[in-house]
Amino acid sequence: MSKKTLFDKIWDTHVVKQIKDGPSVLYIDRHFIHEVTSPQAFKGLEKRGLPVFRPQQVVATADHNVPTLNQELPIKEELSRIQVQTLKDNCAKFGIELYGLGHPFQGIVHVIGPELGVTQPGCTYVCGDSHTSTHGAFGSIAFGIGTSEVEMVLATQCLLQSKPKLMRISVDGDLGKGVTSKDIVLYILAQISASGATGYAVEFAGSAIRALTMEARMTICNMSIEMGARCGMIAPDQTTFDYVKGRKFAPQGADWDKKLAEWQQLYSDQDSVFDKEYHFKAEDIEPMITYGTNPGMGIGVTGHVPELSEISQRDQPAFEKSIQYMGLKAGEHIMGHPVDYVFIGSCTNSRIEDLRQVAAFVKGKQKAEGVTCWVVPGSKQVEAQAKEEGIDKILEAAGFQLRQPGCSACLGMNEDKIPAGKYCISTSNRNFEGRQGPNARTMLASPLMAAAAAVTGKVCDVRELV
Ligand SMILES: CC(C)[C@H](C(=O)O)[C@@H](O)C(=O)O
Ligand code: SF4
Repeated sequence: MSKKTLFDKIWDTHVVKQIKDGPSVLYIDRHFIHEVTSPQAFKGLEKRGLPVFRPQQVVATADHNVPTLNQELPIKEELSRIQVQTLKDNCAKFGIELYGLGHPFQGIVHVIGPELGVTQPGCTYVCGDSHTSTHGAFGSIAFGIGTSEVEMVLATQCLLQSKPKLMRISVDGDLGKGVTSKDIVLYILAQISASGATGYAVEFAGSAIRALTMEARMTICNMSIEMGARCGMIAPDQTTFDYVKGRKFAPQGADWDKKLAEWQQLYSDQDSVFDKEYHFKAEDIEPMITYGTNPGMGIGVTGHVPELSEISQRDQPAFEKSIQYMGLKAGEHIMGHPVDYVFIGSCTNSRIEDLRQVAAFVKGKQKAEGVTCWVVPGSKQVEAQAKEEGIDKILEAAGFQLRQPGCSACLGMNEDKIPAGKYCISTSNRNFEGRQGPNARTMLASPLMAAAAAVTGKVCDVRELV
């Protein structure tokens, strides 16, 4: 029998039809939708008089435009209000269950799928959202699609897709104290660049990846899109099965046993071939921070912004523009740089483990004066859990503000924006110009590094504080 990769195994069981010399018709198990990329798709269906083919396989939530304070009140911003209302109307019209504002399951689409047990190994997931790659942490094929494709999936539960090339990135060894999965992914990005995996489906493997919890694995797959990857994935194992078991939409009883037996076959066969492979050592990874305006522009916290001479001539103009935007100089050390805002949230790092880690770190400490600290849970369930565990009290005592769930300052589609010129250490996944607000300056880091910056008021090495 020929050797198959994890990707091949899932892909092959979902191809409905292979078009000669063209793409495949791929079956989609679950389709996530949110308010930003679904309105045009529904409009398209209406225009053609088509129903949603399998409404029970669509999961809807409102996340990008929702306020994170006073969610029970009508949304003030007109555009946001219209977006959220349109999603509500479309879901009602087309028979789709909506976890909208006020619903106990509402939250960032990539946080709620896993926590509800909708996300499972061996399945295909799409959403009109690039960070759909998050769900690949369960050993599934999950990727973002455009609005016209959202329409296609709503109408047919299928999608035309060409099979991507395959890459494996292995990280072996043990992570040091204060180094987390966010640092792993920022490190990989710094090594291979923000375009290093363009066009590939990436499987993350190796002992350092296998040692991670599910939530930590999600952080890595979440950012695989930032390397240009079509999707990211990790083979399911006992950690995965334990996480899924017992969740609301997880299989139960005999169904569970049957599924588990299938899931246990989901790994890349020994000697299966990848188009490209990378190997990294966990011991080489420091707590990371970005200095530029793409997620590949990251350095270890003890490092410095590259010198111009370290940058290829071709990339120098973009590099200079980028550090100018950030108000940094070539060769400058990043440690000690003042910070104005700390944002702990987004589909990269807003799950309960992230909040627990932050709370454990800040307990008994105080945020530095002049720093604004927002903690935005990824979902209502994370928020409820945080309150149950007293995390809210710990954060409030330290001067942090625990807000309500949503994408928030990750992209500032609601009121949560970082003012122009200000520095924000953010646990999100993108540091593009203007991402967190016009002329805001974003430095990406782990929740621990963000919390450390909050209490010291500057970029610091969290390893000295844990
Ligand atoms: C709004 C949405 C289309 C977008 C995406 O696709 O990623 C957003 O979630 C983001 O993170 O920039
Ligand atoms: S939290 Fe940020 S990255 Fe994630 S879906 Fe929302 S806007 Fe996109």
